[in-house]
Amino acid sequence: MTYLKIEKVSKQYDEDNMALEGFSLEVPKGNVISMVGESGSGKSSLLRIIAGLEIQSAGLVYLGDQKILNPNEKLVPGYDEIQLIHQEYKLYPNSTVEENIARPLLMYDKAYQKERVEELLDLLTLTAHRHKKPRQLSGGQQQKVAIARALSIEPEVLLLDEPFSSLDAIQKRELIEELKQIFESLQVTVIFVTHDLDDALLLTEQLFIIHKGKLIQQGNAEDVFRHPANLYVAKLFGYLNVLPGKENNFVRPSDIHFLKSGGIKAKVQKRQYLIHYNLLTVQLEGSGEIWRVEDKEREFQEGDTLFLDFDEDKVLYLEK
Ligand SMILES: Nc1ncnc2c1ncn2[C@@H]1O[C@H](COP(=O)(O)OP(=O)(O)OP(=O)(O)O)[C@@H](O)[C@H]1O
Repeated sequence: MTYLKIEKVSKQYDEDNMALEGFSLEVPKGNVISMVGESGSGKSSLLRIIAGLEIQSAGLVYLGDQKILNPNEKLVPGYDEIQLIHQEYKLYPNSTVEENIARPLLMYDKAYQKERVEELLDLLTLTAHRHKKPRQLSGGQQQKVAIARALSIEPEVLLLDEPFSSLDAIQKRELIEELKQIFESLQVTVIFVTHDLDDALLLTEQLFIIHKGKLIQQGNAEDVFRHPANLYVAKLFGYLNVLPGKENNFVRPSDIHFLKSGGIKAKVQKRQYLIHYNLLTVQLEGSGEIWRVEDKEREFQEGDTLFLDFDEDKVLYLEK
């Protein structure tokens, strides 16, 4: 069942700046999706329009049967059901963790407030920090408080706008993995917006790729990886090697394997030690083309001669 529906939404800030163009998207209830796109592709504008915080130039947003009204149509912009969280989560600096989480619940009765705060402290493993002020917490813990606060009024939809950008890599990975489980258990509908495909994939395999204000591809990670819609999408997954003499044909470094002899002869120019493999920069004999290949066994050194091969079905035909 379609739950959150974005119908041909456009946003034009000024004459030559089309932030979103005929953008349509449907997210079933309880789904967690990642929206990936480079800076300026329109991600934040889209989330603000979904949340009813920005006036679209055209198009409609629905949550179930309810049409989302924009600030022109609604006296108090925004909806309790749709919570937007971004990098600059503004916690109340002089309130404790539990007071911050309880803040949106002030209209509810005391017993419910208390019960809900306990639930969220537990869910986000913040109980030990309940009496601390935000400045006494790490960036990741502060972001968890912001998320707990957004979850306090049991929203239907959570919109995450690059919320982890200020965290270091380890903090980020741990927090995303923790949130993944929490979102699954709550059955909340989530749109996670990021420019970083690795972060996107940590949370969910359901990918939506946005480029220059348009949705250019959607699908599960493996499909998008194997059948990217264009060169832009393919490059989100990493470097591409051009086949000599065939400028629209590419092969990924991870799809190249080594032979004892035969195949494509190449010489190692550079070797970089990366976490899962050595990345080799090689020059192909004959064409002089520069390729990157993954040496998972960490066998080869600069100056070595290699014999490379790949399966035809791994070749990507991509227009610019
Ligand atoms: N309030 C505004 N006034 C004018 N132009 C804007 C405004 N907000 C965004 N834009 C422009 O709209 C386009 C899309 O911006 P948006 O912030 O939605 O993209 P984004 O993908 O979220 O980028 P980032 O990741 O850098 O935040 C950009 O060209 C941006 O300069």
